Amino acid sequence: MGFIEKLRDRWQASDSLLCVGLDPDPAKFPDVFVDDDDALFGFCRDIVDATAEYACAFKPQIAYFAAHNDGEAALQRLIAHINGAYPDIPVILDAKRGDIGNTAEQYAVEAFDRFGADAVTLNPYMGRDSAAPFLQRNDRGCVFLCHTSNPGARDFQELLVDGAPLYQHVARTIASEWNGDGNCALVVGATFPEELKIIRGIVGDMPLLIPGIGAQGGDVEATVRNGKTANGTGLMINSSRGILYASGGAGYADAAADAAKTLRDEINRHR
Ligand SMILES: O=c1ccn([C@@H]2O[C@H](COP(=O)(O)O)[C@@H](O)[C@H]2O)c(=O)[nH]1
Repeated sequence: MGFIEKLRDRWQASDSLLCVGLDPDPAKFPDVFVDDDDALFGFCRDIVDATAEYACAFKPQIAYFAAHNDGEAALQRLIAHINGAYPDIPVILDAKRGDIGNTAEQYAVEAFDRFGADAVTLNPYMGRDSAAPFLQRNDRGCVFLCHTSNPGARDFQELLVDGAPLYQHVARTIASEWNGDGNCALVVGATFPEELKIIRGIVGDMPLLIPGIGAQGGDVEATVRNGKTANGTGLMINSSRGILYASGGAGYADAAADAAKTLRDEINRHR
């Protein structure tokens, strides 16, 4: 089963558009992990187990693992844990890859074969040949940056090209030319709800990964209103810090579950 099909099934089965972001920062871990050599894995496993029932997807961000010795091994084990314990929940590796073709081939092997992710985030800036090694893996998902959530998204992504902002060209080209195998999705920040509405109008039912809720200030109602498809799905609305660090104390897993359920329910109220 391909990524998009798995995601559609999970939207229905879980009645959730919530993507739980896994950005483990040891400086924010509860005291129970002090002096724990396996803290990255242990903390994330506990969060995954506590939030799985509320999640349509998990999104580990590779930098939070690669920054540490043995961190990539922890990421590999974490994704293996998700794939084993929750095989119906897609894993999106947030790595924002993009390079010349032969290097991109190695990044595709890294994301899909080494780490076992269902999908990976990609930077489309280097063009079609840099995306080809990922697009060819048509059972896996390619989640391209379109309009990101950070303030600097305006620097390049909104520059006018032939009368239209660059991000609109990205959306249109990926939807009409790169999505031949139906395995593409886009990243659109919740902090830009008007642009989200325009992008939804360009790409039809293509899934959108939406970071920027919670810590970055994005609005849930505007995100759902402007981003949902006709059947009330189409979105993977990510929250990382808002769930991971809902409590810094011993009850961190229960607090994460509560935060995930609360956000899942808030999203559903606006579908
Ligand atoms: O435009 C983008 C693309 C990716 N991200 C990533 O999403 C999460 C957001 O974390 P929060 O704690 O919920 O703010 C993080 O992994 C980013 O690297 C993004 O924020 N914006």
